[in-house]
Amino acid sequence: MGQGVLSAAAVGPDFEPGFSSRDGELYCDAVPAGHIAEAVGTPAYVYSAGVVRQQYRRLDAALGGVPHRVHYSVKANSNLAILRLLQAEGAGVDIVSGGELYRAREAGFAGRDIVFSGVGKTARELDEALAEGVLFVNVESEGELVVLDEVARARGMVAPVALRVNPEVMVDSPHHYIRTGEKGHKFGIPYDDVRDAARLTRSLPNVELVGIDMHIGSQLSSFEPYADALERVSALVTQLRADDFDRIRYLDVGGGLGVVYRDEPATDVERYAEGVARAARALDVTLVLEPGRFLVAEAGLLLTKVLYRKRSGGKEYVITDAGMNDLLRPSHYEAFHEIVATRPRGHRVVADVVGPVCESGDFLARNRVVDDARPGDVLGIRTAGAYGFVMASNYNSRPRPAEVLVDGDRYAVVTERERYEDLVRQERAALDWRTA
Ligand SMILES: Cc1ncc(COP(=O)(O)O)c(C=O)c1O
Ligand SMILES: N[C@@H](CCCC[NH3+])C(=O)O
Repeated sequence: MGQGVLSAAAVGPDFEPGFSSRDGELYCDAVPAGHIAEAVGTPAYVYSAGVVRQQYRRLDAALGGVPHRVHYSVKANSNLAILRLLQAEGAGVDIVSGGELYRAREAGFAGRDIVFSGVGKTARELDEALAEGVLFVNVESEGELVVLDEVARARGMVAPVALRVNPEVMVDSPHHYIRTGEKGHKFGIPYDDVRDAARLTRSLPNVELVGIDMHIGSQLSSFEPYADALERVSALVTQLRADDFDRIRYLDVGGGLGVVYRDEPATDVERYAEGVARAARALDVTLVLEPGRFLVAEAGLLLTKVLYRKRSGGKEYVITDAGMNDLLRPSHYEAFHEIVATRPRGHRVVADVVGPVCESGDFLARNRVVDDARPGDVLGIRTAGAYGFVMASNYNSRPRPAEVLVDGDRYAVVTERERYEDLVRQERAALDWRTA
């Protein structure tokens, strides 16, 4: 790691990767979380490299019996250090924008290790992806097929395409914002229209149908929605082959594997792997996965300092220096994130844990039994490795937090905390007035 590595008190080699409590103190791997808060400041995201590796290896091993590729979904946590770590493990990536393509390239991913998803890709983004030589583009509409064909023609190449199917099944994600495979959703091509879209590829000389794709939702806690979707998508592949689409060789089943935030059942990785592998084997295709949350959520913790305590209307408030701009999930999805003290006081209270942002919807937890933390105490918001920092904003002109990677008994700042100057860097004081 070299540059940027700060030294921490090592506590010996016998630790498990991840977050654990020892001697009244919260650790990430072998590094006390409180030490990181003091050295780096708060709010700060902390990631355990070991947990990311463990999750990746577990999933990859479970799929051992079938030709497969695990393409990490960059949107979940796009930090270059996380991307490099997964690249070193042998992962590919699933990207949804030119910006994510840029990150993937910076992290060292080759074009063939990239699949390009997303419902609204621009011609420029498609061109950048083709220039990079991506494995395939997950196309979500006939309009996109036409644009991709034009872009590929201008480049003198044939674009490899997977059609993203909306299998139109019932999805059990905890919030409707993160379901994507039900009838009427904006994502994918409606099930009954996929054969027409496939036929269209025939009349477009610069695209070739090489795969079928689905992504039905996020934070799924059972295999049933996958099973329903796989059945429908498999029937479609069989039908398309009967229609003479004989170059279909990839089945991309998207992401969606859930993690435990509170009391959800943990993903049964073996059951999932067996189910998707069976579908791939029956179709004689290479299986492609796009897990995001599963690989990184549990590896992350958001450290935040308690600023104040107060009571209002009989309610107890713990006011922290992290808010909805740092971690949006609680206010956006009413998502539950466990909150632990890095050095618990032992006594607990029922409180709302809220941030400094000028919105009543700025909360990290409501009516929660939490440590009776006092100003200056440091709390950790658990399971914050996915859709945490990536959804952070500068609302209220708040600089975005630092990110720290822990690996065993050492840690490194992988993203510097933003500074006030960063907030106005793109803004112009001297205005360059133009007229139409
Ligand atoms: C196309 C696509 N693939 C993969 C993912 C990753 O999902 P998850 O983080 O639930 O694994 C998403 C996000 O839901 C997505 O939109
Ligand atoms: N941002 C969502 C997941 C969205 C998945 C993107 N397709 C979350 O935090 O749960």
